[in-house]
Amino acid sequence: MESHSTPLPLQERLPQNNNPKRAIELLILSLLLILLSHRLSLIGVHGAPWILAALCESWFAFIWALTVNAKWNPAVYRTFPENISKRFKDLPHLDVFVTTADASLEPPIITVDTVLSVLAVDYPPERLACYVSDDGCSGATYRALVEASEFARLWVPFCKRHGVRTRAPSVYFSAAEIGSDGGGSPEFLDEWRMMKKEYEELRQRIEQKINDFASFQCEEDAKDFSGIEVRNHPSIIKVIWENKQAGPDGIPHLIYVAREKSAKHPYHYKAGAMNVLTRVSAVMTNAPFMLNLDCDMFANNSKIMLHAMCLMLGFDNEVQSGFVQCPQQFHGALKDDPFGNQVVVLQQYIICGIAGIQGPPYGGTGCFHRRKVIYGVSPGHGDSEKITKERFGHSRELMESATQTTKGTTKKEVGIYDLSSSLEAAKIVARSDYEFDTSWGKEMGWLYGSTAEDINTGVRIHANGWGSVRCTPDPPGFLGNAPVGGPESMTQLKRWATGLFEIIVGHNSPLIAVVTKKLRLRQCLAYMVINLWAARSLPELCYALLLAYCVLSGVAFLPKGPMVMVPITLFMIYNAHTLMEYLHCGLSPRAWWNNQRMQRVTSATAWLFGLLGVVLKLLGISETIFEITRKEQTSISDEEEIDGDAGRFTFDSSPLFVPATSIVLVNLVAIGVGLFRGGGGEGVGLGEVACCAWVVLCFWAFVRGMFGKGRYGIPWSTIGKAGVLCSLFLGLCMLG
Ligand SMILES: O=c1ccn([C@@H]2O[C@H](COP(=O)(O)OP(=O)(O)O[C@H]3O[C@H](CO)[C@@H](O)[C@H](O)[C@H]3O)[C@@H](O)[C@H]2O)c(=O)[nH]1
Ligand SMILES: [Mn+2]
Repeated sequence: MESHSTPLPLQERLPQNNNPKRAIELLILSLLLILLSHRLSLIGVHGAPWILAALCESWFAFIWALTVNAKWNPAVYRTFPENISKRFKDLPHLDVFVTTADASLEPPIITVDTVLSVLAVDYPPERLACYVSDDGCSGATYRALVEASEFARLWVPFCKRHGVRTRAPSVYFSAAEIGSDGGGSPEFLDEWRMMKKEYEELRQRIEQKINDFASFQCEEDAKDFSGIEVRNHPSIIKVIWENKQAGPDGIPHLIYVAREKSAKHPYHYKAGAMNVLTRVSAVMTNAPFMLNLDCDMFANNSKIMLHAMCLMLGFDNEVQSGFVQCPQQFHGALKDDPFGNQVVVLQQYIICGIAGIQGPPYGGTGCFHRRKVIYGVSPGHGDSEKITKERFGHSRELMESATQTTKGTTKKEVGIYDLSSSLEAAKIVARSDYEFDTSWGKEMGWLYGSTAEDINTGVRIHANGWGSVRCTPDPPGFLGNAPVGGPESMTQLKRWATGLFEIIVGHNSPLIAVVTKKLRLRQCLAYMVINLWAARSLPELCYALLLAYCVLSGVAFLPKGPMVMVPITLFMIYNAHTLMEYLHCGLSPRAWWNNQRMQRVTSATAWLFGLLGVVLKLLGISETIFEITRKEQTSISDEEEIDGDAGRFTFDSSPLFVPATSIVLVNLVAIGVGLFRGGGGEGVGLGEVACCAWVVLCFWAFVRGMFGKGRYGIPWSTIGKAGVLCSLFLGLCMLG
């Protein structure tokens, strides 16, 4: 395929100088160790509270050491998409998978926008196919996609003709400037108005479909969807649009997949959906590369597929890019990240740092995979002898296509398929019992057993010896939705914490893979930074309570004499350092503060319950489940925009909020008692009281919540439970 003797570069690793950062991070580590050794030396004097403090501080030092390792040598790549067509006459085929699961939490118009943005990217249309998996098996979603495919016939040529940048129509038409992309000639403006009108009509039709199911029932496809039970139905696979046209003017295939569900077989949430999509696409188009998108993650850079291919094809050895991950970035996100879930700094420093070891973790959406990597092939191996019924299941078509994949030959190079002829084979591999007694979900495909199937699957790929690469073009490749609101954010963070911790205690643990497989040691340690989120909740909770305990029972918590400068310096340097990180990423001091306090809140709510979830699973008491995040069409609802409270923390009656409320109550009492005593007491000074005040400041959202109304208020039942816990704790302090 290569047509140049001295190949033009497709990618280049940019040198990074982060020595000053390394120095500060090591300094923080040293201060932690000094504090720790001081504690240990005085345990004899101060007894139990200092033993507990030393345990917590050892843990903090351990986590910080892991963090330093993860951030040590960041990797940033530049890509040269303009060179790719000069080097390769034919670009490889790419199958895109979009997953949706619930038409009410994930309104069809969101999925439609994502699909339209994919159909319109700058990539040869005859080499692209878009599969939508619908775990909600919703007629409304299906009909919306049918409507969308008709709109695509106008939209795709419009985007390509005018070089439109954002090809998700809702975003494009909500942009302030008319014609900012197309030059603004009168002809363009006419066309723009026409497109906008067509899109408004599409929106209306889609909204009607949701609200008015009856009108939809008389349509031809109605019989497939009427009376469907979401968890119990045969598979419905429909070729919504088949591209029969060679050349640049076609529109990519669009296929709808609602896999079979039955009460007898677990369906494994998104991981299950991805495995079905992998198999269905294998028997239909069998592209050697696939891209995975959540339904709310639209293509924001029309050349993103080319950027990713630069990283897939641009290394001397393919082992370096088993998968290519675009970072999660968000559209229309709230100012200053009030819920601390926009993860900009985490991406910039931790993930980018891990990218310099074995490669970034697989983070779910926005990731390109080599198909053979998903099939469990190790780098440098064809492994076609491993394509057996025992591993892949009984479909002959699937095994044939997998043989081609591992040998590196694509089914049909020209790219014109007869999709309908493969529908029967597709329905078979989408059956709910297809995976029974096969390797799907165990050694192959998306792995089961964790609600963070993405990280889990990524660990397995790294353990097989593959590397991965981060793809960070400007503008960003994909943008999605960050959840807004206390319960919504905490539900998502709880699922992640649960899923990440499940991985450590599961069969596919990085701790095992580092010994038995090809996972690198530093990569394993880097995984621990995120996989241990749930476990980090306990020491933090313990520390916050210990502080209050010391104040209440008049025991010293901070070192005395000149040694007190150690924790003070540590506190100042740590906060200044993290603040600098936020400023460097172009974020405000407010965003820094929001993230600092939200980390404490997350730890005492989502991470703690994540830990609990895994413990209950290990004890066999309950299974962990995947709770879907609600997606807003625009992140700020009108009502909130009016009262200006969009970033204010909201609550519900979930037990998630009890521990954090208790922490606030306990520390408020401690501050009261401490001030009343004038900081006096035996060992306690104003320093300890100031520490309690810092805790309360971090949990200020909860202090406000105690006085808030409606969803801004903590429910009385939660305050009551927290009050009981707080009294028990106070009783304990009196005993002590
Ligand atoms: O039974 C299910 C449940 C979920 N999904 C899809 O999975 C995706 C992610 O779900 P969402 O509720 O949006 O979770 P997020 O926390 O926003 O997702 C992140 O975290 C997940 C793992 O916890 C990954 O699967 C995602 O790719 C990653 O973006 C969505 O497209 C869902 O439609 C399914 O297809 N089937
Ligand atoms: Mn999401």
